[in-house]
Amino acid sequence: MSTEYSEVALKEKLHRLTNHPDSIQSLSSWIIQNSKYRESIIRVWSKDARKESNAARIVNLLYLANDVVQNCRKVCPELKDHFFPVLESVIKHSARNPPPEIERVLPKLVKVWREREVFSQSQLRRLDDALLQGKSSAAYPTPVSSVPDLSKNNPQKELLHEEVAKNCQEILISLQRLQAPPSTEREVRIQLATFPESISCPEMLQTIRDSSQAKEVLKHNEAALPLITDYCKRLGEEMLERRNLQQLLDNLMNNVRSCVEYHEKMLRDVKKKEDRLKSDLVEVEKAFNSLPDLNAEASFISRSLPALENLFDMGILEKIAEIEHEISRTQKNKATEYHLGLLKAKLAKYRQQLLEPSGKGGGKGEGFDVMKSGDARVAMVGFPSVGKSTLLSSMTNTHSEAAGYEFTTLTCIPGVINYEGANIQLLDLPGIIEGASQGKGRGRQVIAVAKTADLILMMLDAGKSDQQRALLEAELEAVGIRLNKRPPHIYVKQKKVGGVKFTHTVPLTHCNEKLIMTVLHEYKIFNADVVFREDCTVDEFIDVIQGNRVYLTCLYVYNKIDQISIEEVDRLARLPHHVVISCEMNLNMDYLLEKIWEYLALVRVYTKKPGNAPDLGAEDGIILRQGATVEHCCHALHRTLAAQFRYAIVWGTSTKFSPQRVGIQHLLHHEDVIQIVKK
Ligand SMILES: Nc1nc2c(ncn2[C@@H]2O[C@H](COP(=O)(O)OP(=O)(O)OP(=O)(O)O)[C@@H](O)[C@H]2O)c(=O)[nH]1
Ligand SMILES: [Mg+2]
Repeated sequence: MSTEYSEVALKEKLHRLTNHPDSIQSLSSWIIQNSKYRESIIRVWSKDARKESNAARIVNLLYLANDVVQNCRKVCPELKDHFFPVLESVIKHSARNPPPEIERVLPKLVKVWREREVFSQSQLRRLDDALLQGKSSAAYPTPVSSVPDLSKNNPQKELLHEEVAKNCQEILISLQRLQAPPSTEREVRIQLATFPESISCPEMLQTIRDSSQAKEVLKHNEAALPLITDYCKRLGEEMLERRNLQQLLDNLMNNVRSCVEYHEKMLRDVKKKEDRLKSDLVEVEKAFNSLPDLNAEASFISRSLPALENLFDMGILEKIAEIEHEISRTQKNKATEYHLGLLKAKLAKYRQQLLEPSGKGGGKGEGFDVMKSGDARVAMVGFPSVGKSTLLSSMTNTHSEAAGYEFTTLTCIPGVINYEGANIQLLDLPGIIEGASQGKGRGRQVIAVAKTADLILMMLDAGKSDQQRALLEAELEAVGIRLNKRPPHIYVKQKKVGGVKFTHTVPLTHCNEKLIMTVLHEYKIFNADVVFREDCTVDEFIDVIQGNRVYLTCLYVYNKIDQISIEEVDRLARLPHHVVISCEMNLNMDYLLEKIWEYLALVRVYTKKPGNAPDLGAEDGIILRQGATVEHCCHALHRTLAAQFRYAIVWGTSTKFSPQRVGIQHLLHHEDVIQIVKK
């Protein structure tokens, strides 16, 4: 196969091509070798393929092309792209009324090209279309899509555009069908011309003189009949297609006309609007120009307006900020301690003012006035999105919306935990932000609810910095909540006369008489007895004078430990008052419950009737607070019982002996059994 390339040589080879793989492969490699003549090669191949009427030979030519496009990648990859358009058109051509051999081969080839990624996706789509189009246009004439009923009053733009596009598509298909119509088939016409005149001219029949002449004419007629029948049939089909094309063109014209009308109408509308706007603008300008010149008529307008702070007394926040700033920049030493004490007292006073309900805005806030119920109340306080609602939903039967964005919860949502026979109310609150103590967000309402709780669960995100805890603590501190502290042992009794009497029962290292006096004067207290029973700081003293501090136990609950390292979990878990959990992975939740119970320090006391054994079931007994006495127990049982009380007999750890007779002030312990004897 080392012949020099020439069109004649190629034609020769194509003529000798068989369906044997060797024949196809050797010609294919010869074509690839001569790929520099690709234009000529493709022209010859396509001409051959188009004019070929033998299905088996068309298949051979297609197989040859297949071999070329698959194997030309290394030597001349462009060859495949040059082959593509002719391949597409031959496929389109062959797919019309294909004999069974070609019908089998075409989809197979396209499938192989798709699997081996011979052609790009878009090229493959075009080949798919070519296959489909061939099929759809197999039946003359091309089906005409119906003309949509587009009434002129309500033309729909999208529908019109779609129709026009569809029309164009159909016209293209029809034109393709008419590309090589039977009426232009030269060979057939030449062949028809070679038939004797007698076959097309009935008058010639009259010239027949004998049977031999008649037989001659009949012979010619019989020879011409199949060709003429077939040609007439095809011409008829072509005529139908042409009529169809005419119909399609009419539809297109109508649709395009509707489109134009629609756009003209739109243009008229827009122009009308523009005119209206222009006239409005003129009116506005006229009105504007006729406005009086206020600068000229009222000279007072040019005077500067009063400052906002002079209009409203918004001083408290500013004063607080000012004092905080001053405290922070004052050095702590002997010389400044009185000044600092004074500043701290002032700060406490202003903060108090800020928290006092002020007319309209002082209400509790809608959604926050949840009834206190059960034996104890636990409030969850924390920054947004730390998992408070998730915890409520997992620990109680109440569902609280939880989501990955901040401020999902906007009101107070109560749930109940049943543990050790006690009903513990758990409150889910909105997340608070820095500045909550000054009313930012829903801070004030949240803090107001938190103050009513017996235990605070400070929810923190284990994945965030330790600073979050300090920030939250500062917010709660600022509103008078003291966490995990007990009230200072300071006695202050205001009097009417007699001046200030200051004593202390322990040596004081943080305060002295002068400092105490300064603070008292700031509060305008000039007559009082003050006794320090422990070595307290001036802040603690101010707390006592303010008298409205709330001392609450607090558990720092670090959630989302599934997101941090085990070392970090270990570090957090070891710190005092800390519990680490993961609500989502349900980690350590039982321990949290135990801790809540421990921190609430509830006392469960079983009652016993004389002569009967006590009921010690899970639901029996009464729940009291830590430090509850027999009197509290009486009140819990019946409101008249304390008045009728004579004595009680107690079994348990609160007494020296078991049982022991005790008075009404006796302190009860957890799991004591009590029998009350009435008068
Ligand atoms: N990885 C992890 N994600 C959690 C855990 N607990 C809660 N979350 C996710 O944290 C997101 C916030 O949870 P919420 O329960 O809505 O938080 P919230 O504190 O109630 O938030 P606010 O109502 O906006 O104050 C949600 O997408 C939870 O799925 C946990 O243990 N681990
Ligand atoms: Mg929430």
